Amino acid sequence: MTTVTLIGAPTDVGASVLGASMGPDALRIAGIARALRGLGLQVQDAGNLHGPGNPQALPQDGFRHLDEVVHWNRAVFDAGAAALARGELPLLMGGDHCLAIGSISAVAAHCRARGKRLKVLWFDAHADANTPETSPSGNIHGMPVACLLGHGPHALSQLTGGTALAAGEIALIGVRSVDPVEKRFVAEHGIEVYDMRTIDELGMRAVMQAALEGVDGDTHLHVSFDMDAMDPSVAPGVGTDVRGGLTYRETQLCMEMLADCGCLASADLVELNPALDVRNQTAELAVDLLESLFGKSTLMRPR
Ligand SMILES: NC(=[NH2+])NCCC[C@H](N)C(=O)O
Ligand SMILES: [Mn+2]
Ligand SMILES: [Mn+2]
Repeated sequence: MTTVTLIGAPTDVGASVLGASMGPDALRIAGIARALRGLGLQVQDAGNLHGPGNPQALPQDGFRHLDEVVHWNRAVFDAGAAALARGELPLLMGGDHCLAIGSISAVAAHCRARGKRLKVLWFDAHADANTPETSPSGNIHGMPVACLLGHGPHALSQLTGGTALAAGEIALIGVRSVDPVEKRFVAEHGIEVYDMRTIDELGMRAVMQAALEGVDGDTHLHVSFDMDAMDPSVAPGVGTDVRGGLTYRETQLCMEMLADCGCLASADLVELNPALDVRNQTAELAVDLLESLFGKSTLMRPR
């Protein structure tokens, strides 16, 4: 049986809105471990990683808090790599989305060493594909996709001594806020993007079928879920909300289709901001979605 290892990374150093640092505890209070155990999974909570606080500094050379972001990502990388090496399924509880540089770099290194195919599904309102040259904010949580593809500060884009991902290994889903130069980055790299218009036009089922094409038993599937992918009316507890997001039903369908494919091997749940939440509802929603991702279904379904 798979052991799910919960890794808390209580930091918001990659963001300018404070509060995502409280994400791991909000997920614990919403009963994340109990919910997953209820599905028959083995769950261990590895506790919280440690790292520097948020200096709330102004951008320098196009980014803010690079040293702190590198420190946190090294810790996330080490914890993720150790869990994968033990044959566990690491579930990163963020924290802001800059932490996916560490978690996905660990996954990529793990896959390279084993000759495994890798697919990352990145659920987000944003493309997170800025570089220090193009970022309007200097916030590194707007840069992880570019870093993972080898662009951006060396300490992050080469966290493990090489580029983590090839453009064909990632697909973005739920996107609706892309900065002008990010648009060019996404187009030039030929990144697979299912923006909200595509989801409106094709429907979520067709979008997920396309995103999962070629994902099979030999594929390591990583889900990086930014809570702001969802519509702020159902998920208010996020720092960079954008209207017109995924509905509750659309997101449930995604999670159920991901569970059906049976390839999930690691995940991030990031950008949950309890300081902006209403009675912990966004954390409870996250736990609800994670249950579906890990196989909860309404009926017994033939496989
Ligand atoms: N992970 C996130 N919530 N990212 C928001 C990024 C917003 C904007 N594109 C920026 O670069 O600042
Ligand atoms: Mn994001
Ligand atoms: Mn986002």
